[in-house]
Amino acid sequence: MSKGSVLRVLGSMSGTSLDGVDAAVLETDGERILGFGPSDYRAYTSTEREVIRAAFGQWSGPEVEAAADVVTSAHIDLLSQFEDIDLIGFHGQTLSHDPAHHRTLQAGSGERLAEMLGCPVVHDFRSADVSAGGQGAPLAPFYHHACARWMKEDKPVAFLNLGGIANLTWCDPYMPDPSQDGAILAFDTGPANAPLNDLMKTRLGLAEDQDGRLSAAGHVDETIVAAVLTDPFYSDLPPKSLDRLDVVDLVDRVGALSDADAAATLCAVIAATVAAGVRHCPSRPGRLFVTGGGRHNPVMMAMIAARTEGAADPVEAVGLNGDMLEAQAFAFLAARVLRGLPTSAPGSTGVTAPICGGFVTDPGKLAKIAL
Ligand SMILES: Nc1ncnc2c1ncn2[C@@H]1O[C@H](COP(=O)(O)OP(=O)(O)OP(=O)(O)O)[C@@H](O)[C@H]1O
Ligand SMILES: CC(=O)N[C@H]1[C@@H]2OC[C@@H](O2)[C@@H](O)[C@@H]1O[C@H](C)C(=O)O
Repeated sequence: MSKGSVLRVLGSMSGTSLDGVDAAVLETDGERILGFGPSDYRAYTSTEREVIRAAFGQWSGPEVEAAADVVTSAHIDLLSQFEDIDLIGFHGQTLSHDPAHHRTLQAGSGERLAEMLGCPVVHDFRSADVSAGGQGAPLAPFYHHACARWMKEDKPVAFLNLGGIANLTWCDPYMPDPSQDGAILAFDTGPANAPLNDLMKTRLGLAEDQDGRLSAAGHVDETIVAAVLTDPFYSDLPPKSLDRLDVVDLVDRVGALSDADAAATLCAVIAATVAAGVRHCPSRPGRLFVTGGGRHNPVMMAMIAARTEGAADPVEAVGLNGDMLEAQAFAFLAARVLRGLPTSAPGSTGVTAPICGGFVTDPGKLAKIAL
């Protein structure tokens, strides 16, 4: 792909909260956002969800293979609905993440997708970064930087993703290249919805604390919040990233509390760890734009605003789609991979030098998009 060519890229993301697959079209040259296209979502069935969940924390074997099949099939279902696509960016589903041992596993077959959909697919975005000593996550920050430039922000801003895990990107839109030193600082701040969903599931058999209704009725146990914050992860300087399994024990920390108090306390833990993350930023971000499902939880949003002593606005406030931002991010990164541009840098994953991650599987169509 030559500099300046605009592609219609379909990005897809299957996130840690295991609700389903998001897919969105982005028009991009890998440096700029040039247009937004259609998007769609396919929920996992409860059976599919359990097959994937059974493989969490594993690296190989029959459960991993079964999970990969479910992930690939769900993506084929969803992605085959889109038309006029030049390229697909396929994140897959993270099953295990252990950057300290240079390994991370995103289940799903980019090769099968390319073959079934007859379209070039970029996949396995994280392995090259962890092999080179990076955290392999978060990877959306380069797209957050492009969003800040698209928004024509003139001061550093921050993006907070409240998915299963929370990640924060501080970025300076004045610097044109996201891989430049000082353009970005990004890292996982700690838990987001994952422990709250686990609490709702084990205590009440529900998928989530819808609209924060249970949390709103509870009281925060500040002793527990303070105790969680003593975990060195929160004071450690970035870069840092988390595995889904790193936050499961938080449900035990609130085990003695009533349902409502436990939910409220978990929301406060999320907000306090986000606030600890904001304190790691090079400068106080002018604005904090929130993406991911947690922005729909008014209790979580209010606690974040209170504990960061600032405003936390959903990204919709600036015309972005907070349900599809991660899918768009992997569309953006796929275009960067085709151009050989970096997808991570010391400021985003701690990798020693900017690196282009991701593999391209081409069923014979790439020649058509002016490489
Ligand atoms: N109306 C709502 N009220 C409360 N919580 C909500 C609401 N809508 C979504 N959520 C929360 O958001 C979660 C989904 O968020 P999202 O889709 O951003 O996660 P993900 O992409 O799977 O995660 P990650 O970014 O960690 O990979 C749900 O599991 C739920 O906990
Ligand atoms: C290893 C992995 O899949 N990490 C996810 C997870 O979900 C949120 C947070 O933890 C983030 O680090 C990352 O996802 C987003 C899309 C990212 O890479 O930017």
